[in-house]
Amino acid sequence: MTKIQWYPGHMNKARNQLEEKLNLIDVVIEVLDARIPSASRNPMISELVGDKPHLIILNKTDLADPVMTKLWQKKLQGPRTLVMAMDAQHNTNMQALITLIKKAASEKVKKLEERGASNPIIRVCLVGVPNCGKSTIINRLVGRNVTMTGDRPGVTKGQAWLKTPYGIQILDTPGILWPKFEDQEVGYKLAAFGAIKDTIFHADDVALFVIRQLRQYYPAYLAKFANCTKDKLENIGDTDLLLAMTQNNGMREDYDRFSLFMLQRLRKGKLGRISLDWPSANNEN
Ligand SMILES: Nc1nc2c(ncn2[C@@H]2O[C@H](COP(=O)(O)OP(=O)(O)OP(=O)(O)O)[C@@H](O)[C@H]2O)c(=O)[nH]1
Repeated sequence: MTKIQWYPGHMNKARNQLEEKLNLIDVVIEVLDARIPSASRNPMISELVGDKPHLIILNKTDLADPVMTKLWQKKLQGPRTLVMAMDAQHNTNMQALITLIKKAASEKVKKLEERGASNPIIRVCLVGVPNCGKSTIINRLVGRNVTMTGDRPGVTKGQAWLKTPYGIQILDTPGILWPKFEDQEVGYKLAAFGAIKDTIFHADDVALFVIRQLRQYYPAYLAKFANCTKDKLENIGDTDLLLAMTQNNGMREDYDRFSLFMLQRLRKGKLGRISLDWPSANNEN
């Protein structure tokens, strides 16, 4: 398998900018892709957040395995960390999100009110890997499209304070990603769900990774997508299966093209509600 190496300069810059602005922020909102909550976490996030109130959003729950999402919700909850699951695309749970932001900031708000401030502004920032839904959530909170959204990594590039009607202001930051993937599996999971640009990985490598994962955890979904029986699935190797699916879909031997097609279907939830990270016994927080 080829190694996915990714080192875009603006990601590093984003991390430094965030570090600089952190003292202006009351609540750090970390957006995770609910299908890969572990792979979509930045390993430096706990360090960055320090003892600031921290809110984790498991986003894209409409596409994730609901059982896994429940387990992750429980797992990520901590003394200073609130967790909520949402589907920003379809605008669910926005009121709950506002309530939770206010709850996370309540200590600071109380202090300011004791000093005489009325309705103090709560300042938040959203962080997360590309394509996890930050702009979509920001747009929902602000109530209009203030940032570009698109199903392609790295769309958010600027930085500004955005006002909402709820007494909350948002710092729009670009997604932060690992400067370098130490763990190849993390890279493949991010590539599978669109956090890494399609042009910097080999689609067939990622498709084969996905086939292996589905074979192990979601064999029925794989059999359905491959249009074959579970028995047949057990007797065919991964590469042969990829080739057979390519041919069955009229793409002859163009398995690169088919691989991209398969990844697009996976990302849209057309293979089923699939999560590829399992909460381990270790504390992820
Ligand atoms: N199905 C589904 N799609 C979502 C959800 N949230 C966002 N999306 C879609 O995911 C894609 C990426 O969303 P963005 O809001 O642009 O993600 P981002 O994190 O701001 O991306 P960058 O700008 O690349 O950092 C868009 O096509 C959104 O419509 C969700 O909860 N469910």
